Amino acid sequence: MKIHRILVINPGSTSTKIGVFENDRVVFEKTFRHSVEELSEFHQIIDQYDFRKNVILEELDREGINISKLSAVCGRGGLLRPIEGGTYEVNGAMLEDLRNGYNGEHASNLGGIIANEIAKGLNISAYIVDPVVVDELQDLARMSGVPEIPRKSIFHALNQKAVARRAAYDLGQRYNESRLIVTHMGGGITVGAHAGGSVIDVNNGLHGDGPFSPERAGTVPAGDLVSLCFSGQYYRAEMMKKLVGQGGLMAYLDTNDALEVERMIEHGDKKAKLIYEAMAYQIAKEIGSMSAVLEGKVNAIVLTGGLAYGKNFIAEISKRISWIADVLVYPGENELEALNEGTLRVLNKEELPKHYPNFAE
Ligand SMILES: Nc1ncnc2c1ncn2[C@@H]1O[C@H](COP(=O)(O)OP(=O)(O)O)[C@@H](O)[C@H]1O
Ligand SMILES: CCCC(=O)OP(=O)(O)O
Repeated sequence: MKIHRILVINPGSTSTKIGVFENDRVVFEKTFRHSVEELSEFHQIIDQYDFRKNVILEELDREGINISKLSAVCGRGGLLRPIEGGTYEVNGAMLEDLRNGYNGEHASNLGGIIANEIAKGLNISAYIVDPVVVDELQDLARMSGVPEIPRKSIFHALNQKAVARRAAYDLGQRYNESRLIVTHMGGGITVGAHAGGSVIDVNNGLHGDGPFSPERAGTVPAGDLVSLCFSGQYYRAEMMKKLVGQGGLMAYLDTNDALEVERMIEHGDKKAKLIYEAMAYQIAKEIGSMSAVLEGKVNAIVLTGGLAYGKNFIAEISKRISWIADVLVYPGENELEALNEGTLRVLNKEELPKHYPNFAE
């Protein structure tokens, strides 16, 4: 059997995760955590390109991993135009939308760009899999109440899909026949209603709605937000930072690190306790609302992402939602494996790569 060696790259808001796989076997994996200070020197996320790329290449070099033997490079896909799930070959139209941040700024925009740059030098193909703009919303979910502002599907599609498949398997079901509420809790937090293999409703975890997160504001009172925007106190970019990057735990406690917050609580910090509990409370509320979307027919509630390592945090959420359905916890994420599997399906010719359309044509 032919051995495919694949480098996968997953830039998140607080970390860059990489893996090297030989077929489905991981041969190297590493997570780089980026502190707020480290990233604060970059004005825009696209400016982090050289920094994140060099961190990856230097680590591979240090580990003696010969990249000339790679068969393909795959990056987490970013804020493109809404598209269906699957594996896409990186092309010019996609690179342009990633560089311009068609749907906004997020670290995942760097995934396809860095993958392409490394692949180009080796004359191999670059891919992205299940980008954050995968859109399977039912039409009902698109209405916001303001016609010019439809609700959008921007979420942890890659991990939500991967973990949902795993949960369905553990429940003895097929993903395409299951009804799950999947909650990814990382730098951003998204809660998706999965029905019959589609994510029919989900909060826009970047600059839309839902619970506040380690670094995002989530839903905020709309009228007060408008007033603040027009108060003359802030530029547009400053307001966006309040929602993405400097919102949530960052705004209240000056850190996006939940472990740090747990240490503050252990040392008796009452404000830290209130804010951490409020984040769990908002997540539970969102899960409750997705149970209504699924009309109460829920096979399981699935909790995943970095915050799912926090046992007290999980308990705080579970006490409010465990009456809905069983709660399954899969801490961390399966994103590297999911990126690898999507690439392998194409390299093994089990699937054709999808083509990102040139919308300008
Ligand atoms: N063992 C742990 N217990 C509690 N929180 C954790 C743990 N490990 C990581 N986290 C928190 O998870 C968050 C990051 O989650 P992650 O899914 O890695 O984020 P992203 O991929 O969005 O950068 C951070 O707030 C981090 O402090
Ligand atoms: C843009 C939705 C995905 C997301 O929020 O990812 P991170 O938690 O890695 O920032």
